[in-house]
Amino acid sequence: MLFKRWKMIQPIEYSLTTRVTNTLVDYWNIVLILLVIYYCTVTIFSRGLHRIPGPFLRALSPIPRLLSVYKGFSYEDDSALHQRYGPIVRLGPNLLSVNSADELHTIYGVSTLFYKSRFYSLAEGYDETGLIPDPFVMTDKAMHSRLRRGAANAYSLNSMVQLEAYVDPVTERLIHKIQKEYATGKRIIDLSQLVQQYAMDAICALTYGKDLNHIEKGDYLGFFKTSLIINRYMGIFGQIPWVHRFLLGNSFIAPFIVGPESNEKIFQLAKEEIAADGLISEGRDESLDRPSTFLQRLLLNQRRSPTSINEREIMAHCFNNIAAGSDTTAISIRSILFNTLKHPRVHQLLRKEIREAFPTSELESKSVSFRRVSKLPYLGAVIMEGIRLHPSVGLMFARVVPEPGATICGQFLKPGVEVGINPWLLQRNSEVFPNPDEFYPDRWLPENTSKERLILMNKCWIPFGHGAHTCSGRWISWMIIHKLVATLVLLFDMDLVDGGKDYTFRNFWLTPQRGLYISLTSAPP
Ligand code: HEM
Repeated sequence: MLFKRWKMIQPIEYSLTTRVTNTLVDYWNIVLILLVIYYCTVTIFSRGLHRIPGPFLRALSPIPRLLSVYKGFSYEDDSALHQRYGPIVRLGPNLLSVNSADELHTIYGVSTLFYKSRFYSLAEGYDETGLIPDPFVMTDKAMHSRLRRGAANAYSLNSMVQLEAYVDPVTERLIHKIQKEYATGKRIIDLSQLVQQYAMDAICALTYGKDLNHIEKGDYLGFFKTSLIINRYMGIFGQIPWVHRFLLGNSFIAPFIVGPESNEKIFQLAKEEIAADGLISEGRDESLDRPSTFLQRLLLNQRRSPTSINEREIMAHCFNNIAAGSDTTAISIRSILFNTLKHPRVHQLLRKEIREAFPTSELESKSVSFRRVSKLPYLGAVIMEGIRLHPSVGLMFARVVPEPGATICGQFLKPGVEVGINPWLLQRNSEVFPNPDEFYPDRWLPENTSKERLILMNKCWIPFGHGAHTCSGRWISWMIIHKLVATLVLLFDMDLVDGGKDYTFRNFWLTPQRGLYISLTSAPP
């Protein structure tokens, strides 16, 4: 009976399928148009984002945003979009840019539940045990807090006194190299490379107590080359993060993109130092004579509270210092030096302040102390302004709206929407910084700006991020930047070659510059 019925139905169903297929084939063009209309409607109206202003094409596809980043000047496009559309703009189908200090707390506040977007998954690293613990990419709030707590004292301002001792020999090495080149008649120096080598060696030295001497050997491990590739990769493919698993996220493909593993050498350094640090296992304490490296400080934390941090986390923190700290610090130093040399009045005032504070006759070493330079007001203003005009990170710090949604710039955003603030926009917001494109350090001095405005300016100065994920290493870079800028201005008479015409940069995730050529007109013997 059943069999008979099936026999009867089958020809009917068969003919129905055939007819539908034939109709689709005959009217393929109409079908295509309907599919496109469906895609556009769903994309434009997804999560109610059709209410957010922005160019039509940006709402349709991530491609226009990807092309803008690919060109390397996306901050200019974003800035023009904000000027046209206001403080909140739709940059992609599910990506909003905000240019308002009022929303900093909502998006990044320690107590809010916004979490990092898939963009950050491009920075994830894996080893044989699995995901390497890195607070930068961590979305699990409890794990993130644990990681930060476990290393908080090593990153604190108080620690800088100890860590500084490891930076001094690196500074001396750099000065010695410049002097040596000057003595042999070389008057033009590419500071862009030297500054990067310096930042890398300084951070390596304070982390492990040893460095890889990039100042003398150059990029012999290919680390800088790799970081340029990763920077560009993160910027471009971070706009379509789902492709990551087919590229760098794929262990088979990755070596073809970044080449052989140069990070291995840095992990090796950590292993050697952990093994060699007998002093710590013998019960050395913070109060003892020798300064602690960053690594020693973490090992000490572990000894005191074994469950607070494990060896894998210690290794990861140390490696993260190198990965997160060297390029970013170098970018800031380049901008500060370039802008200072480009503005003779600023250069003169800065030189006067530093040279009066450190008469050469009293100089014991070639490196100035952080405690003393951090008290120089004009140097502080020049550093703030150099970093304001050229923050190291060039894209927004993207976050995802959590349940049950949030109101930003007067618009209710549903959970899952990606939103963020780009320091390149907020730090050039003309309502906060009059003549925002001008390098004018004096604006940071209390005698030139009201207290209220200074508070607002400081709030909008976000090169190190804001809130729960604020840069852990900000004091480390603060110390390195102060020491190097002051030492160079103190010891050398410098000028930009051809007014700095070769100085350029591209804006991907980071904004590394090249072509910072300086001519030396005098150098100490
Ligand atoms: C001028 C130099 C530096 C700049 C401009 C900078 C900038 C930033 C920014 C913007 C973030 C947050 C990104 C986000 O919220 O999406 C960040 C996070 C981080 N930075 Fe830095 N950084 C600098 C130097 C350093 C140094 C020297 C170190 C280590 C020695 C370091 C270690 C870290 C770590 C570990 C994080 C992750 C923090 C977290 O998510 O909890 N950074 N940095």
